[in-house]
Amino acid sequence: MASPSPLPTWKSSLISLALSSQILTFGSFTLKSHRISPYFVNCGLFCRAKLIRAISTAYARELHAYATENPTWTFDVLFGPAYKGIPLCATTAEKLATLDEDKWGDVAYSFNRKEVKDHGEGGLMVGESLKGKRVVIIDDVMTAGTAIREAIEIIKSQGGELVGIIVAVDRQEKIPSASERAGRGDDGTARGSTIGEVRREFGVPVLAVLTLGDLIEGLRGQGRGEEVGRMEEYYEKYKPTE
Ligand SMILES: O=P(O)(O)OC[C@H]1O[C@H](OP(=O)(O)OP(=O)(O)O)[C@H](O)[C@@H]1O
Ligand SMILES: O=C(O)c1cc(=O)[nH]c(=O)[nH]1
Repeated sequence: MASPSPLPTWKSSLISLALSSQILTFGSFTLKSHRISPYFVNCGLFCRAKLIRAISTAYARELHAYATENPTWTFDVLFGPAYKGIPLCATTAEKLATLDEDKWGDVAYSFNRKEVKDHGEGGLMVGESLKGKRVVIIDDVMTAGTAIREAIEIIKSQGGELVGIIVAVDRQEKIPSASERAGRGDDGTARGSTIGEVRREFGVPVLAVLTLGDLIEGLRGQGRGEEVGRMEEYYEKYKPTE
């Protein structure tokens, strides 16, 4: 993979934090898409005060920067799909208010349950209603885009309008082929990226705090040549055409 421009210090620091807390790990992992990956990003482990502060600050900064560059773009609700999106939407909403209270002080958050609750207040959703609201999805990782598509369906079913997506890591993989979806593995054909496809299909910005390219660059800077080699091999197998 070609080296992107030099990594900003805040990205190198975030990658170091992810490594030291085993959020970024190496081995053999079966993904939601059934692809077998030599690396894994477990955002469930941003579970200490300084870690959740670091990642929520990074999401908030990216959203704020995009909104500043695109002044007509704004949103009402951060929607965090269950499960890993749940702490992310709550903590990032708080960081947005800290960054600019006038602009973001009324941003709300919301998340779904994986199983519909049948007592008490009942239902699928927790937090702000999505009806008639401009909604940004905040999630951990995008690989084949299945989780994001499920989240988009929930927003639609709740009467919300999707206006953007942000993830912590874009794994820069190609969209799954029909044979992969049918459980027969990748057919090796050239295809576009998941993130590009989602952007095109839904016509919204798709932001990522870090990409696979950033992870590789950060690891290279730390002399982790062996891991970089395995990640590049995996990238060659699933790299998108664009
Ligand atoms: O782009 P995709 O190929 O869909 O894969 C990525 C998603 O899959 C996992 O979520 P999962 O649905 O397992 O939920 P979790 O938050 O409960 O771990 C992971 O946390 C990502 O959100
Ligand atoms: O594709 C996935 O399922 C996936 C990849 C990854 O790096 N982290 C994660 O939580 N899920």
